[in-house]
Amino acid sequence: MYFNHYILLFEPYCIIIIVDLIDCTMNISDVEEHISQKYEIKKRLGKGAYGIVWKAVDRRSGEVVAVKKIFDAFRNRTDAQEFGDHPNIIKLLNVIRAQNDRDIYLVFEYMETDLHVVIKRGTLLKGVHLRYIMYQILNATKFLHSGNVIHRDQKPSNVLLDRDCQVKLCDFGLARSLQQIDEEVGNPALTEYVATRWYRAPEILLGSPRYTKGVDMWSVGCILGEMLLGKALFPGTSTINQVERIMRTVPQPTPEDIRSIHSEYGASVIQRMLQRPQVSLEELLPAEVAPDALDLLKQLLVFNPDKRLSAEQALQHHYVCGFHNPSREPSLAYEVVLPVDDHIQLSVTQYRNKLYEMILEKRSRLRGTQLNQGVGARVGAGDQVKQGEGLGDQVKQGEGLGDQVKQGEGLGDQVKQGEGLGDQNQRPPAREPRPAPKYGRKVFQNSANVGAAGDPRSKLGSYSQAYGTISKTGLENLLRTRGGQ
Ligand SMILES: Nc1ncnc2c1ncn2[C@@H]1O[C@H](COP(=O)(O)OP(=O)(O)OP(=O)(O)O)[C@@H](O)[C@H]1O
Repeated sequence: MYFNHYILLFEPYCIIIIVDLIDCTMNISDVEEHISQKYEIKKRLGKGAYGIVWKAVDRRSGEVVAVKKIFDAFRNRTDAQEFGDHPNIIKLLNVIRAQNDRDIYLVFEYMETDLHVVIKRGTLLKGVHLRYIMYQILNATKFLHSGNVIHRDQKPSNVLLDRDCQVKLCDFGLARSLQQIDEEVGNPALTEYVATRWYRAPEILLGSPRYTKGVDMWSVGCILGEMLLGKALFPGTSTINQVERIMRTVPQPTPEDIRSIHSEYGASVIQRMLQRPQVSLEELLPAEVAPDALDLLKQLLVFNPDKRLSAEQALQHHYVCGFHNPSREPSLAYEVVLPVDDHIQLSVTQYRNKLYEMILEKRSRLRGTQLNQGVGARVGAGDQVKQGEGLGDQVKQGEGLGDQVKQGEGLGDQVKQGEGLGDQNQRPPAREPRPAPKYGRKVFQNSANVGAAGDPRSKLGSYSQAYGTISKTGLENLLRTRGGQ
């Protein structure tokens, strides 16, 4: 009896353990032998829309790394773009192709946790941490924007953190240069890109063809709001609900603001939404939020993308002034463009070969870079950050706010204690699949994107959800059915 009871008592746990073991075995077996020969896989950290991430140890150097396997990398955009070296941007250490010629493994420096996990814990972040984290996000964003690159998917789970509150921005899966975005206009499957809904700028939700750096500044505002509130500021349940939540809270746009986003149907949607009761940011946030935090938030969460603070301007805001130091805020000295020329028509095989060439080239360059320890050689101003005292040093030197971050108030041990990155419970809804990248328009026509992005005609309510942008017909239907609500 006792034995039975024992089994019964532990049965659920046994099942969980068995399931975990199966899961673990399956996941580890996803790593091929040529990878596990180089990297000892420790545990799975999590799974994103296009791949799995493991914590691993480089068998040769002993360095702890994050190995990300991207499935069907040639169909889905990879994270392998290189943006130069910056202390707040995750470093790509290696790129290895899979034996099946379709997947690739990206090896990144390892970070202990991410901002989503830390916010969820609720008690870890003090005011000074928020300022320091915000400063670093802005610093990384300024760097990307200076090279005309838009990240397009900034959200707390893409802000990796360590115990010293050091930030590294990751997941550049959607990053594009402005030049490339210009070329994409006219290809709706690419233009109506998807990023996690809660952090998406209103102009994107409203189908604007205009992409500006303001898209990232909106997401950065949402991240700040989430840190201040302890949960997502605009947790929209659908694209339309997302717009509703935003319009309920941000100051009413002027007709000129609405015109500025060039959304065909934005004006009518917004007019209807403005009739609803307003809830200001002050009302949404706890009363104890610092006035300068609120002020920065209000200058980021502005409807008109041209009126949002730029990253460079935001770095001068009072909220982050304790950390601001222009000599440690490098810019890219060149414009980033993906190395595959879009105008050259390549077959799939040619494209793959080209990508392999790039990977091999990158590998040898990375090896050279590691040998020289000269990371950031291409970046110019980045060198100053590397050679001088990093931001962390400033924090260590007991300079005002930074001092508090160090004095036992860091995320420290709490980050260690099983606060694994893999915990994806209560994450924002997974990003809808990304549209396939533009390898060369003639090779992959629009129809090729449908499979990757889901059926664009699939509807949730009256709205097309496939690309996270309100469809015109869906909208017209809604306006008709809702009448004057
Ligand atoms: N360099 C890294 N070091 C440690 N953990 C990482 C690293 N890169 C990613 N992770 C973690 O691995 C998990 C999966 O990351 P991934 O970027 O694939 O997906 P995601 O950002 O959660 O979702 P999506 O890619 O769909 O937006 C996340 O928990 C993330 O924090």
